[in-house]
Amino acid sequence: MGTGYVIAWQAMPPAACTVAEEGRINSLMSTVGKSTNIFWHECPVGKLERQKLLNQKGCVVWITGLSGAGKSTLACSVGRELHTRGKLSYILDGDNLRHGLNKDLGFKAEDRVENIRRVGEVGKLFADAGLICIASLISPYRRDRDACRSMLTDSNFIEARLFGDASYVFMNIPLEVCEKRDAKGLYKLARAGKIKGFTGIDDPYEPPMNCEIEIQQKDGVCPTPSAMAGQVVSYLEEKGFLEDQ
Ligand SMILES: Nc1ncnc2c1ncn2[C@@H]1O[C@H](COP(=O)(O)OS(=O)(=O)O)[C@@H](OP(=O)(O)O)[C@H]1O
Ligand SMILES: Nc1ncnc2c1ncn2[C@@H]1O[C@H](COP(=O)(O)OP(=O)(O)O)[C@@H](O)[C@H]1O
Repeated sequence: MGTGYVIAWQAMPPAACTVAEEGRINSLMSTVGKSTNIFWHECPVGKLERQKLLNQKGCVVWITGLSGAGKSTLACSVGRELHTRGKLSYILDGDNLRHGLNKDLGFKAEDRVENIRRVGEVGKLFADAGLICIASLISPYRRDRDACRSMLTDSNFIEARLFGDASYVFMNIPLEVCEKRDAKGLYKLARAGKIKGFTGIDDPYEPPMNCEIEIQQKDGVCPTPSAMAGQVVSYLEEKGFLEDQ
């Protein structure tokens, strides 16, 4: 109702507005970042109704870890398992998003910050749509992950951290494991100085201090992808994200 009013106001000269109407319009108007004179448009179908339709709760599962830690593998296994259970999910994979939405971003600190912010915002939209959004990015900086967490106002943000061997100081052992895997040959290039600012080599990774799920090696062996996915899906189940709404 409010928005219809605003559209009508925009179509007519301001002089046609009464003082009361103008006051009401001003109270609806905001400035967010560089966006001035903007209005929130309330839509008739809300998150709760969409969740009912889908029989699930929208949320974001955020997978963070070094390159080669197994983030994409876990995201895909979780996505498959959820699909099998009739739950709608969508994967936001860092590498994939850099082919489109984030192709204007590189790997400098400020670009990574913007990358995480954007994916956080997209994740928020997916969660609002009622989907189980699986974000899979290195997301190396704690501050950015925390910002994403607070962007999702309710408890719909689950941070899953992936690393190699829990018995080590976590930055080193995971790096070794990841570097040994070197599925894309990037560590080799980074060690040779052909890639600058590679996470874990000459760019920092700050492990989370408040993650809900931790996946780690046991006796030097990584859990299988389906065991890792099981851990995440069980958590979603426990927290009621897969329940009929
Ligand atoms: N300098 C540097 N550092 C880290 N990673 C690099 C770099 N250059 C390219 N790549 C490739 O980009 C993938 C990581 O993209 P993300 O968007 O997840 O990174 S970040 O969250 O913005 O840090 C990452 O994918 P994953 O291996 O799946 O993590 C790499 O394939
Ligand atoms: N649980 C696991 N056990 C053993 N190897 C794994 C596991 N998960 C992933 N891998 C392997 O590690 C490599 C990197 O996995 P990937 O999912 O691409 O990591 P990331 O997305 O973090 O870069 C791949 O070769 C993948 O097959």
